[in-house]
Amino acid sequence: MESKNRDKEHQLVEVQRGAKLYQDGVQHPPEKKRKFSPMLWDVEDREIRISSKNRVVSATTILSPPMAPSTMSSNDESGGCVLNSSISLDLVHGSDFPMADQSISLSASGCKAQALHQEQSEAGDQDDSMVEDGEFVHERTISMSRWAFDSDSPSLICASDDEEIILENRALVTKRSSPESGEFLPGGSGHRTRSSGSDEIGLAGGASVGESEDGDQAVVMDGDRTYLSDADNNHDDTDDENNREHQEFEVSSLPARQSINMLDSCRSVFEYERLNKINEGTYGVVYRARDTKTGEIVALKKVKMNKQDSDGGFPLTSLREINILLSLNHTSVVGVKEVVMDDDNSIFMVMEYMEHDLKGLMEARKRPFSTSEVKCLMLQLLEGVKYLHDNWILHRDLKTSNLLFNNKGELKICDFGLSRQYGSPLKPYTPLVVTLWYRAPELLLGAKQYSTAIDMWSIGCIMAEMLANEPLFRGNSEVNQLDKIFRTLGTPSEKIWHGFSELPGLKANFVKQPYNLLRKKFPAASFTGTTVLSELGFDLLNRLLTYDPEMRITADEALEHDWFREVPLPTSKDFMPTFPPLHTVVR
Ligand SMILES: Nc1ncnc2c1ncn2[C@@H]1O[C@H](COP(=O)(O)OP(=O)(O)OP(=O)(O)O)[C@@H](O)[C@H]1O
Repeated sequence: MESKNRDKEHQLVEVQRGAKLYQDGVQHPPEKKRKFSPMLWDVEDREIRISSKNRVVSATTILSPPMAPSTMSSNDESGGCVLNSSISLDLVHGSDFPMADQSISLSASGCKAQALHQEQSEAGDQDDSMVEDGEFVHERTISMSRWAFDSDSPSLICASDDEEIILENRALVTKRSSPESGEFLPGGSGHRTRSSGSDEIGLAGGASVGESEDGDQAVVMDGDRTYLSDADNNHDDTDDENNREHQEFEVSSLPARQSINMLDSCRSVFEYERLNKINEGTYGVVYRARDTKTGEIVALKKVKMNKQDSDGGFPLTSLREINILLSLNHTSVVGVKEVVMDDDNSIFMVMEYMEHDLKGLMEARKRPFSTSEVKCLMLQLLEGVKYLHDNWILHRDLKTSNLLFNNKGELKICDFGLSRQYGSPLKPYTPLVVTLWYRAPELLLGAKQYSTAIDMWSIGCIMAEMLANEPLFRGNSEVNQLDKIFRTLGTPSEKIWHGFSELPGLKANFVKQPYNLLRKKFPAASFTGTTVLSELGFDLLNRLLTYDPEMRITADEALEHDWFREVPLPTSKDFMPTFPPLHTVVR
């Protein structure tokens, strides 16, 4: 312990605007509102591949720094995992409250899973100790989720209260400490009380061989084997047998009773009558459906599997989305009721149904929302984002099509496929996947760190779009997006954006435009029908669209902005206009 502390002192190399940055990549958040990613090493997410026999709910891997203290066990010191990975494997079992989260550290010769104690991180204890049976019975809160695991965040990884998995020495052993609690035996069913409606849930990553977001390696739990494998789209898995061999972990000693057979506890999608397709996004098709038992209308999001793989790949984005959405509970975040499967092991998220998304609504309406309506929508959006940020989650893909709206005047954030806990690495967005229009300039310029401020920039773009009924910056490439931003807000400089001149993406010859012309788009008064915006409204918009992420307004601060207190006051949800649903055509 002492030597670890000494190491840490040695590794402290930089103090960046109040945040301590360690060579091992751990950045300790500064004492300020803006929350930065505490990890800066080249982390890569890994696909988890799980066979239908091993019905594990979800898994994500985070390439850890050498000796990442929160996950490495003493046995791992011998060389670490082949990938130097720590794997957090979450088993959502149907209990009344907790998720059973297990952290698995892989080493070259095997892997070890340890349920980690919440207080372990609170106490700053770097020593991983095995969890005693039945030691943890925590109420599930977002802070207990594995999504929160930095020093400011209250916990490392939620401990399982009833099950501990150890993958070690080429064998998987599952210890159960209290099988009664949240029983997750094959064929069993679990319950979850988070949402109304159907409360039965069993979440699993079914037959799952998939592509990682990076298109590289994957963890495969295939029947009696667990191995790391290449999941690159362009690779045939069979080509990688050689690679796989030395990374393979036999898990044949897994007792049948103890297998992580969770999909069996999923309800069937046939409990729902599919009504019509609502939309199709990058990661899944969304249907409107009716619960045949309760008659409740829901949205079913079918998780797209990796088509190139006959086993069906379970995209990491979907695992992440399911995991995050199941952890969240806020009126401005879309609720997930349960996860269901069909006969082909396709997985569907059952969500509360929302009649509209803001993009579709604005296109259909043809005229902007009133200022009062925008205020109502902005308040809900900011509340939701504040909740996410308070709980160490960056959405990273806020845009009008990811903001749902129902006929109760409620706005809810959806699509958490690109969300990250703060501890995640910066990974450039894939232009083909994520629309550029809402992307913060620091991301466009390749900043190596980012923070909650990226979501706030997106909110600025959304606010402008709601006021004007058209997107603010419609770029068609990263450079073109930056060009559009600079032409409107002025080309930034080191003077207004500390660190700007060091950004890696600054090579391009950008337009030199010295003035902020945003007011022209949103004047205080207009005789031509242009959207008007008061001084206070413009101030908020400007603060959201501030170049320097450090100076950009936070969700907390935005909620306190005086614009929301000046007339016209925000419309109450009850008085928000309702619109006929666009997608109610029955089959
Ligand atoms: N709960 C819901 N109720 C009604 N419609 C929904 C719901 N969830 C999603 N949708 C619709 O489906 C669309 C796509 O959903 P979502 O964004 O979750 O999928 P995606 O594949 O992640 O999309 P993207 O390509 O934006 O990443 C949304 O824009 C919305 O129109």
